[in-house]
Amino acid sequence: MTLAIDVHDLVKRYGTRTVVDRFSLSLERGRICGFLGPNGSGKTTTLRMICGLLTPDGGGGTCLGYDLVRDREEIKRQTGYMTQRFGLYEDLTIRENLEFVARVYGLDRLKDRIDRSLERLALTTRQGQLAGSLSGGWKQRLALAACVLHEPKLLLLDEPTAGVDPKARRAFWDEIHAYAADGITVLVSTHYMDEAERCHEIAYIAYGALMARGTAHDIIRQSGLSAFIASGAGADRLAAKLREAPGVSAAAAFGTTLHVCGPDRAALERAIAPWRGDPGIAWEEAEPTLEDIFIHLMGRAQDNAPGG
Ligand SMILES: Nc1ncnc2c1ncn2[C@@H]1O[C@H](COP(=O)(O)OP(=O)(O)OP(=O)(O)O)[C@@H](O)[C@H]1O
Repeated sequence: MTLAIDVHDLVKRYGTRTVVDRFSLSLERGRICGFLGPNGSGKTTTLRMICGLLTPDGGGGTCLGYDLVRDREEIKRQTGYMTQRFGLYEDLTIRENLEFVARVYGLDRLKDRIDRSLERLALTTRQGQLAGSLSGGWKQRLALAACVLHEPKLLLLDEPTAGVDPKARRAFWDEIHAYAADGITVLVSTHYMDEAERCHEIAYIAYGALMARGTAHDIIRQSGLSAFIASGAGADRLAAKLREAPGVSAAAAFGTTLHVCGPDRAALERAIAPWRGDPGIAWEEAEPTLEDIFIHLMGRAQDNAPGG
């Protein structure tokens, strides 16, 4: 079995609203897949269907070789799911939280598992500290320690580093890579582009539908977007004007430079033409960034959405 996740045409409806719309994903074992998409696009709902917590209204497939609907209990046993909100007890210590989780799941080798998990996530020296007194980064490490106690083969992490500082996020991602190197598969939702770039591959979803899939390099190459960077006096101040111009899907200032992109190179060149002759501004063609592409896809999905 090389595919850890192999799901096809998953559908989830709430009332008359389809929040996940024929979503398919295959992911090989030991890979880290970043799951990106705007707020409310269906990432959490999809993660919950994959780990057997929610029953799809359509479609199906396998997770760790088990049938998504028929074998939900086995899938749950072998999957670690880290929810968006810190779900541990703030008035228990780190160790007590892990003991509690281990008992709830009826795990054996309790002391051994907890010691190993504490050590692996560098929590040993803090084990007596109350969870409520931890900083955001350490809380997330504790949450990760709790969700790997039962030695899962698949980790589903829902925005695990939201609001965490860059150093702690980097350390958290080093752990994710260490788990993947041990053969654990990771599907992780995030809104951070630097994290998307740390994934082996990416799946981008909008309005419940998969819009882009592949490595960051593939997604950039296949995007069909053109981009230009302008630098020089006042270049950054052109963003507001260019954003409204036909052919421009995104224009944003980065420091003193301006980054502009669009799906049609000729239309984009027409949009920037009025400022190309300005001797104080230098223009150069650039590769679109992942963020450019996701903003473009979001706009396209909005245009196609019901009532969009
Ligand atoms: N139990 C529910 N009942 C009704 N609607 C729901 C329910 N759960 C989720 N939704 C709706 O489904 C849509 C998808 O939500 P979901 O939480 O899966 O998105 P998301 O991509 O994880 O968002 P975010 O990035 O903000 O976490 C949203 O519009 C949400 O309001």
